[in-house]
Amino acid sequence: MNGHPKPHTIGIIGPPCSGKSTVAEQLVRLGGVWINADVIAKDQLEVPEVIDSLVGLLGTSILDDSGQLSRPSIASLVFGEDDASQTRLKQLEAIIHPRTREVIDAEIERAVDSRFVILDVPLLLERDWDSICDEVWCLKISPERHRVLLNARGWDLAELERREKRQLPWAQKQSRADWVIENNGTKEELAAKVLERVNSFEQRT
Ligand SMILES: CC(C)(COP(=O)(O)OP(=O)(O)OC[C@H]1O[C@@H](n2cnc3c(N)ncnc32)[C@H](O)[C@@H]1O)[C@@H](O)C(=O)NCCC(=O)NCCS
Ligand SMILES: Nc1ncnc2c1ncn2[C@@H]1O[C@H](COP(=O)(O)OP(=O)(O)OP(=O)(O)O)[C@@H](O)[C@H]1O
Repeated sequence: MNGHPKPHTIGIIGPPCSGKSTVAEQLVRLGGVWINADVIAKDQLEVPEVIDSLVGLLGTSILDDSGQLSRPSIASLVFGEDDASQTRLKQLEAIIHPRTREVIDAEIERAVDSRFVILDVPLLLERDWDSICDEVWCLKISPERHRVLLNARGWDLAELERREKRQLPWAQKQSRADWVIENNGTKEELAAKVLERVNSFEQRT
């Protein structure tokens, strides 16, 4: 510690393609360190013992031609309403989440001198990782706008719904958030909202 106050830790949640990264990028410009759980979880899928454990649980169908794990193949086995899919998802999470949490804790330690730590963690509330946040921001986007951004990203709406059924309902997440950020305007309007919020809590602390 160089005498700086502990970084302000902000949890960011929101549907895929709702603007989380756009908000995180702005906080980085304002002096934050961005910790992206999806990226960290993806890295775990390249660890040999994780590959061996998951093949042991889910079978060799999850390997691609190069012997690496195929994320679409894993997704097809774990994101379903049936009991078998839900059991497989729990088995996958039991392997990935502890490793992801370990990396996140180490990255938070390394960010001790930054102004903000941004925890971009889709399952922040489902895993009670909000307990390590000073505040939680939740992106909210209109269905029409969301469809535009998802289509631009080539996201399959049915696949999105399959995944969201394995998460808390958005109304519940929004009610647990300290700030719900409506992202239906321009990127500049989103940036202005974030800057105003940062200035307001900087004055408070
Ligand atoms: C199943 C996997 C291989 C699919 O990989 P893929 O590249 O298609 O998706 P990606 O990891 O980018 O996740 C995209 C979105 O899917 C949703 N999602 C991912 N994992 C989960 C989960 N366990 N439960 C509910 N939703 C999930 C989130 O909204 C996430 O932002 C991957 O999602 C995975 O390993 N999930 C288990 C680890 C996990 O829970 N990660 C979430 C970060 S905390
Ligand atoms: N207000 C906005 N106006 C125009 N484009 C936007 C706006 N907000 C976000 N976008 C664009 O929409 C896409 C999705 O935004 P972003 O990557 O921030 O979402 P995300 O929630 O981080 O997505 P994911 O969860 O998939 O990483 C990006 O191309 C981004 O530039």
